[in-house]
Amino acid sequence: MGELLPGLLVNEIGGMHGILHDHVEFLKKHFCLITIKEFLENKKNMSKKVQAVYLWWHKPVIDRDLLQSLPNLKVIANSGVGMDHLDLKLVASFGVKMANAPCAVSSSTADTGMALLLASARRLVEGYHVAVSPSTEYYEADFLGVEVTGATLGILGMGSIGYKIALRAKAFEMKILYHNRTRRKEQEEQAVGASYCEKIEDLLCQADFVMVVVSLTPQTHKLIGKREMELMKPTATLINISRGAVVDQEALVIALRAGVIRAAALDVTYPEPLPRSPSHLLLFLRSTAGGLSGTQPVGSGDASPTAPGLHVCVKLL
Ligand SMILES: O=CC(=O)O
Repeated sequence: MGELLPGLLVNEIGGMHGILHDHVEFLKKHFCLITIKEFLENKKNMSKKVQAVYLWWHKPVIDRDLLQSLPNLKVIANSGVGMDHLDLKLVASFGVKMANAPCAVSSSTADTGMALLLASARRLVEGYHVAVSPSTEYYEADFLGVEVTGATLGILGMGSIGYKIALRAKAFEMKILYHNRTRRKEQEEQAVGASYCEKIEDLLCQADFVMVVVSLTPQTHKLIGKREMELMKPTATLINISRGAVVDQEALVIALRAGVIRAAALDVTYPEPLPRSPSHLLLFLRSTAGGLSGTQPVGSGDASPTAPGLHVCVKLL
């Protein structure tokens, strides 16, 4: 029976990079599921069957070779919202349609943004590492953090995730500014108490927390660079929950080291995940900020636990 259904190419079923079993049950009612392994082992028989591809965590990788080997492909469905990992022009040139799931992760991403904001403000990750460190020498350190109540949050990108962040921030009694390509309706602004900044610069220089939520496009690539960080308050925290490449990472490292801004809390980096090398600049900052690795890179003179740094760096998989 499954053989008569249209073929759906998936990365794998279960496992680290495989689609969840709940999704499999649903998909099996409508498609004959073909894993990339089965496809590659039996390309000749499988290629004509595949009419759709289901992307889970950006996999399988869509390139010219794959598209050429799927003559009956009609649609590629991305299980997330961002499609920056795809060459949309290439896909369209094969007459294949693209679909994504715009609001599927809005609430969880907004929660992650707030979690990073709060963790950085209250220095939770540093405090945790100090608390579990066998060395007690940091216990005297100042872990006061900064106050969130009454602070100004600047949201860059007021789509569905940005708006959900505003809803959450309102409950924390924050003052909310936002910048977006198109201004939200007055009622929507009023519902969350958000004020529109036509210019990004106006938002950057007023915000105590800058939350980056824009999608990655050629226009937003390195949107936040040296100039933008210099516009921010020295007490401000940068939070990035969009894509790593929206923030110029080299400029960020320099800004953090020089105290141009207070801290950064990142859900996204490039590359991702970061190489597990203590010499990587972002990990260096993390080690100076909280003693995560417990060792300082040779020659570092700024090993204060209160040094501005990367307060939180997580990649949620
Ligand atoms: O990052 C998450 C998504 O693009 O859905």
